[in-house]
Amino acid sequence: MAPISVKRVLISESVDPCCKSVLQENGIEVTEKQQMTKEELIAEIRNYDGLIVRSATKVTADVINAGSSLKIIGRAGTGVDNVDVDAATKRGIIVMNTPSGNTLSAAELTCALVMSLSRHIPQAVISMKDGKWDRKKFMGSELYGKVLGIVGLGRIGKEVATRMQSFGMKTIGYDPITPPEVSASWGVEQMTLDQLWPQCDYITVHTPLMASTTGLLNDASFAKCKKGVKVVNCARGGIIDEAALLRALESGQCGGAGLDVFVEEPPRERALVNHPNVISCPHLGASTKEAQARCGKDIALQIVDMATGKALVGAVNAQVLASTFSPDSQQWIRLGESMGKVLKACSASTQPCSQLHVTSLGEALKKSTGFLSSAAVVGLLTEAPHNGPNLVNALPLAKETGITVHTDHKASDEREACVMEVSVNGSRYKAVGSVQAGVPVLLELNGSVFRQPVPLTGHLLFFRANCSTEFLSSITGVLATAGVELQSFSASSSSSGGEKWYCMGISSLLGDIGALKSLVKDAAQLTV
Ligand SMILES: NC(=O)C1=CN([C@@H]2O[C@H](COP(=O)(O)OP(=O)(O)OC[C@H]3O[C@@H](n4cnc5c(N)ncnc54)[C@H](O)[C@@H]3O)[C@@H](O)[C@H]2O)C=CC1
Ligand SMILES: O=C(O)C(=O)COP(=O)(O)O
Repeated sequence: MAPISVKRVLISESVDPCCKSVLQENGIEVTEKQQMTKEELIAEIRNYDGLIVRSATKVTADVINAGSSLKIIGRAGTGVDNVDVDAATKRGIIVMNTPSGNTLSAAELTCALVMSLSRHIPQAVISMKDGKWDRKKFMGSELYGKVLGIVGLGRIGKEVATRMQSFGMKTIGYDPITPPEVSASWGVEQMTLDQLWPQCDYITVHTPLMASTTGLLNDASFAKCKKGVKVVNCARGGIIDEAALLRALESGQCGGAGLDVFVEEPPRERALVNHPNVISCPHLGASTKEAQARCGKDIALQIVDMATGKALVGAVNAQVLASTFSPDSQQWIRLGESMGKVLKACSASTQPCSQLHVTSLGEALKKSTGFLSSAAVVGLLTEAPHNGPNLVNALPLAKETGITVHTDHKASDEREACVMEVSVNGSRYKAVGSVQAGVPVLLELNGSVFRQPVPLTGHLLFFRANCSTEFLSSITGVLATAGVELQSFSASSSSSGGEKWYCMGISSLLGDIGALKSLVKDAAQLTV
């Protein structure tokens, strides 16, 4: 992966001081500004390459679009629902989190809420502080032998399961991705939600907040539960529908709720918090010294690794970059971008690109097809009226521009020979290239094979013409008049009709290519 320059980072929430230290030790300037209003953040963000947040900063599209230099949004924690990831991707900004730093703390708080619900500990504490000694009111029930339903069997769900099993709870669960045999290996039997609801004495949710998990526990699901079921939400407000929960608490269908998170934080609507059977915390799942130290350090190290091109860890929206770490991937990325630019320049006089087909050939490129096609899109869109196409936003930008991208991989005829083919609008415009001795080269253009591979570097002039010596002297004349030096010259073998494609390396781009267009066909110049 190429280094991504990150010089100034804004930390907008209380993040462990080790985060700032690690960034500063690596030459990154850090500013900490907490509790900014949205307007203040929008005004401030333009000065930074990086932003580090926890859950309270709402990184909306407005904020992202105001970050004209922004390259990285780092979430010192797990959930990225407070970041508009789609808006960041469109702008080519990497979003990363530290998904395992606070797992244990969130799991421990969940277990503490389950235990508190079973023995009414918070209510008993308040009553003691009130000077009472009420032993009858707080009769509890054992967790031993009870059924805990865990919805979302990822990192936190798993840690909750193994901890609550030590109390003798039976753990059942549901997760659309974690295979049942995997969860069975840590003691959780999976089943459908409809099978799960009626069996549970306690239910805890551990999914991200997404459209498909919003209101996962609602009026209909509460109705399927055992009367008096107790629920815990230490994941995100809204996974348990708050209005449905209040109705279930009031009817007794729900016997108690442990809530660490709310749809609005802090919640202005206090009915749930004030309900006698609700125990709640102000989003404390990750608030331990250990979790904060891990998340703060992890996000800083991840940003440093990204900035130095060493590794890309924790990115939630830049999957294509993950496969760009092989030593020569940078040259292949340059090749893809250059071929995109060549095809764009050579097809400029015809219809705009609506279809791009990228094929990689050769075993060593098998895992590179994804980033090669993104690189070709970057080359194709570089002059487009977009903010810096890059490997992160290439495919969304292609979609937005009306370009359909197809990719495939073929085994190469010659062992070891790796080649990339890019064609635009069917195979009307097609380039074939490779990397030779570390240099991206063009081998073929629109069916004409170059006699020598053309190094794709510097300023290049492409055109098509019939083979004759006079036109070459006319062209060198045009270049000389414009004060442009001819630095290299390549010709393809003749195609049908005796025409050849030519590529000249030139010292600078011509101010006006009009004179050349009257001498040759498809004259195009570009810088790669
Ligand atoms: N209260 C707090 O301070 C904290 C809250 N969290 C929240 O906890 C959530 C879970 O964290 P992790 O376990 O680390 O994430 P994870 O990504 O390891 O696990 C989430 C699991 O949810 C599953 N899932 C997705 N859709 C589902 C659905 N419709 N039904 C059931 N399962 C579904 C996924 O397949 C995945 O296995 C985070 O997204 C975050 O919002 C995380 C840390 C601290
Ligand atoms: O990591 C998460 O998803 C959390 O919810 C923790 O949020 P926080 O970093 O404590 O604001």
